[in-house]
Amino acid sequence: METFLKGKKRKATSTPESTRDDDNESTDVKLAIMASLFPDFSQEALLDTLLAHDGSVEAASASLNDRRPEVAKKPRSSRVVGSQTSLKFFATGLPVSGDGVSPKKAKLLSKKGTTLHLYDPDDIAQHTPCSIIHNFLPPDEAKELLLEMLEESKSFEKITFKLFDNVVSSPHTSTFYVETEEELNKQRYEYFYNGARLTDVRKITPQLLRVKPRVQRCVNEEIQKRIKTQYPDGKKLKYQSPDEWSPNAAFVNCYSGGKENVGYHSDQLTYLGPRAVIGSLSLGVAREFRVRRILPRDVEDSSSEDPDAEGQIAIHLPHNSLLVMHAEMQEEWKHSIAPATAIDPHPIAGNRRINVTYRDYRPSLQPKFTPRCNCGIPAVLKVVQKKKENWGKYFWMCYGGYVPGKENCAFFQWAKFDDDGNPSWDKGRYKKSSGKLGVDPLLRRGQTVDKGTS
Ligand SMILES: O=C(O)CCC(=O)C(=O)O
Ligand SMILES: [Fe+2]
Repeated sequence: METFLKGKKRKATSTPESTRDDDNESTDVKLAIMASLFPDFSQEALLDTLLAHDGSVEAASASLNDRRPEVAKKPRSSRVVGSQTSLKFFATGLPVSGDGVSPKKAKLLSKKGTTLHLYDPDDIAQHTPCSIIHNFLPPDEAKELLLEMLEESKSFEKITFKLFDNVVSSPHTSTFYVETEEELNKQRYEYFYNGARLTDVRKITPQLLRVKPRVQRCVNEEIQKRIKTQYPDGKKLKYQSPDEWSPNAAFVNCYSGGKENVGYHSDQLTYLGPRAVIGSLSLGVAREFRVRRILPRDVEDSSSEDPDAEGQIAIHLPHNSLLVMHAEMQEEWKHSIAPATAIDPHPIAGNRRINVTYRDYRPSLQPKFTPRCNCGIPAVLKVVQKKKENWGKYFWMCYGGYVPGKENCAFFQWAKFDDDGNPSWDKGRYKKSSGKLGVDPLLRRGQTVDKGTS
């Protein structure tokens, strides 16, 4: 959702965030601009060119315009079916991370410049921040949802936004669904995404609603499984909500043909809160979902600037698969849907892929409660991802610079959450002393999984 609903503002001023903010997104955002300007080029070719021009989008664009035929001929590494014979090549015998947050049992490291292809649900759960359930819905239910979304997607649009001085558009189409009339009005008139209101918000459809309880039940089970098997001491992560995951919105993406894609990004946490979980259902053409860890670095150390420093992991998303993006995903990893040179047409969807992301919007993070910047619009919630200094700290900042014709202001404010991810203004729940009393939030959680209808 947010590659094209997010990005890095210009770093022109001496605003607090320009000194404190992590600087990690510039390469991704530049890549996103490049991908939008040069949809025919592979991500690899675009990255090569950017690096060769010291990160200057302008110089890289000029060079690509000159060299278009030559660079476009370079083979793309992204295929629907990745070629990899063995996982041994990636085995390191070392844990991926020593931070105690990401899967502690992971023993594979995708190496710089390589793509590790994973298909098996156990491998995916162990080596990525996701879990996957194949053949998730009864086939008829999947088909009906697909048919409904294919019809809906005829009127989906590309999201247009401003980055630097360019107005660019997302390389796929999407729209947003909520459940009630009240939510619809709030989304239309109160919520902001990258400093602008969404132009297309719709009432949830019958099939999206029908599938929801099944997604809810499964995601909650997966969360519990993950906590028990992957997190330190079998406890939920700090800032992760102890409440049942209860989706109340669905963001739906449509990728028409292999060229449509979404660049590397993390989803916006503004309305989902810290350590958000997302249930992502794939229908139609199978595509490659890529993830890569964001490596924190010292301020003075530029050696890990390369966004591909640890390589990437490709998870294959066939028709009717549910991918759960777990609580560590948005803060510590980035994800993308890679362009594909060849796709296997789906008998119903043809060359199209539909992706439904069910999301749990938190009532306490409605824009009427969150800080506003000096532009008068709700600020965006972000986390320091790359700089070791302040790593993992949340902050609010202005996103005005993403609205065509508008500059962003210097607004910056550290965000305060308790250990359960409740914002400081949520007086009923926010616990100042949380974490010090040794109360295990899981004990309060109990069996919260949906008893559901299906
Ligand atoms: O299409 C997908 O599977 C991912 C979409 C996505 O990343 C998003 O909507 O934020
Ligand atoms: Fe996303």
